[in-house]
Amino acid sequence: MNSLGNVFSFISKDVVSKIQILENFLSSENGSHYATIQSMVKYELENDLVDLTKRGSHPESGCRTLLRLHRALRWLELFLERLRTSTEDSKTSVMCSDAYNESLAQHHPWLIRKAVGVAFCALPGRDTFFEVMNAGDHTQVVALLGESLPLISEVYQITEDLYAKNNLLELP
Ligand SMILES: CCCCCCCCCCCCC/C=C/[C@@H](O)[C@H](COP(=O)(O)O)NC(=O)CCCCCCCCCCCCCCC
Repeated sequence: MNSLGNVFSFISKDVVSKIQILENFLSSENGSHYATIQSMVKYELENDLVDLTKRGSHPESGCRTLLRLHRALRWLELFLERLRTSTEDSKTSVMCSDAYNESLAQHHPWLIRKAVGVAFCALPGRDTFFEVMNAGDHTQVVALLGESLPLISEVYQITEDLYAKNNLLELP
C-alpha cells in the first residue's frame, strides 16, 4: 500500500497499529491465549476483557481490534474478486469504492468515508496496479487471485461465524 503513495498512509498506519496491538498481546505474558482467534475470544470473554456495548476500560481488546481487520478483509475479498474478473477498461477506483460501499463503509463515519473517497481517486489504473502487486503478468495475477480468494473467503467466514455465535459483530 505504501508504494501507492502518501494518500494511503493514513489507511496503512491504522492497519499497522491494529496488527501491533494484536502482536503485543501475543508476546505478552498471556500470549498463549492469543495463539488462535478461538482461544482469544474465549479468554477475553471469560475474563471480562472486552467492552461489549460502549468503550470503557478495555477500548483496545483483541476482539474489537480483530473485528476492524475482519471487516477490512471483507473489503479486500470483494475488491480482489472485482480485480480478478475485471477487463481492460475497468477502473480500479470504481472497483475499490464499490467494494468499500458494500462492506467497510457501513461501519465508518462520514468524515472517514469522505477521506477514503479521496484516496480512491488517487489509485493508479489497472495496469499499474497489477505491476505494483509484483506477482507476474496479468494472467499469473489472475490465476493467483483465483487460488487465494477461496482461502480469504474461508478465513473470513470462520471469523464471522465465531463472532456471530458470541455476539461480537458490533463491538464498539
Ligand atoms: C489498494 C487500495 C487500498 C485501499 C484500501 C481501502 C480500504 C478502506 C479502508 C479505510 C480505512 C480508513 C482509516 C481509518 C480507519 C479507522 O477509523 C477504522 C476504525 O478503527 P477504530 O474503531 O479503531 O477507530 N479502521 C478500520 O476500519 C480498519 C481499516 C483497515 C483498512 C485495511 C485496508 C487493507 C488494505 C490492504 C491492501 C492490500 C492491497 C492488495 C493489493 C493486492
